[in-house]
Amino acid sequence: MTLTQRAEPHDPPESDALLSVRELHTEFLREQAEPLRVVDGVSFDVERGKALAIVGESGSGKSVTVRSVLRLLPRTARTPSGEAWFHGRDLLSLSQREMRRIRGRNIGMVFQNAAEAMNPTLTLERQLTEHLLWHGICGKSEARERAVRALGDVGIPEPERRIRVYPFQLSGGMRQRAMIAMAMVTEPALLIADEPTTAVDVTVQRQILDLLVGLKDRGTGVIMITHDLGVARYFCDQAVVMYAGRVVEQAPTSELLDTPRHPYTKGLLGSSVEVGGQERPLLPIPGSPPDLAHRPAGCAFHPRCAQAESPRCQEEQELISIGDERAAACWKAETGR
Ligand SMILES: Nc1ncnc2c1ncn2[C@@H]1O[C@H](COP(=O)(O)OP(=O)(O)OP(=O)(O)O)[C@@H](O)[C@H]1O
Repeated sequence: MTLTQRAEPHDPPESDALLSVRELHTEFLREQAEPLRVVDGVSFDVERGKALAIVGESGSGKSVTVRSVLRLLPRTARTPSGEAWFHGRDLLSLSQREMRRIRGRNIGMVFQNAAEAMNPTLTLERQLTEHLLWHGICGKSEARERAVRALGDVGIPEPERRIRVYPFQLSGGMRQRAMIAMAMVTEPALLIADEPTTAVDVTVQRQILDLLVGLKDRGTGVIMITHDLGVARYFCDQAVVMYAGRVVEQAPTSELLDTPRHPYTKGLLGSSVEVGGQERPLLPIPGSPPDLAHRPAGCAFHPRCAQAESPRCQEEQELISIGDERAAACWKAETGR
């Protein structure tokens, strides 16, 4: 038995979710110091045909969470622990070889910057067709047809002609569309999008979101990392809020944005243009997120929280269920105080 195998066989959770992440922990190794835990017990589900938003300030662990599920972490990271069930298999227990077969084929990826996903030295045709051929999805002539169709589906005009260009010959918005086409050409069941609309202007943003809505309608499940609560409201059905590597609140997006329960979520909304509107002054959350190497005891948000009470908030705060669909990691959340 290798160290990565588990002593006990483990079964998928009783859920018909497309992806079920349970108790995900990720640590980075450091020289002459304890490993740094940056994702700490994160759990969530993604349903077919639904989108989940992951929101939170910079450094809260959003990207490391999805990269842990994708097993795309730098060498300095330990193999994540926990479970991530997808099509009956725990992604965290698969080899990198098996993951390479799943990434790009069954799970599509879209990043903020197309440069991260596309090879600047290859035409769109080469990139899209080789992607299909590598995954053994079809033969060469069908691959070209599918590639042209995928470019047309994401709204790239004259796809027959544009397929011959290099990524740098496209505008930012078109390049972002081409990256989505590449993510979707294999018709993956799950799409993971990390700030997919941050680098494009508002008009293109709306077009890209409408494109993603079309994918959801066809049954694709989506995880979207976003700083933009307006994007979350428009596109995502469910949301999780992360702070210092943990989920502090989860709820259907509209409920989370209309009636936030965790003081941190309230702070995020208060500092957001989308929720504050033009008339209300924006109220940034005082202070800054904690240094994870010196995580405050108990609720990591308590040093910044106007409602914190000692000693209760210095104790660990579990996620407390509020009704059937919501949970928040604050003892005050149940009452909505
Ligand atoms: N390669 C790494 N080595 C050590 N620490 C890392 C590494 N990558 C990320 N981290 C740390 O992990 C924590 C979470 O980072 P992550 O990128 O997931 O945050 P994020 O919420 O996605 O932020 P942003 O919105 O800015 O992308 C941060 O404290 C970050 O410094």
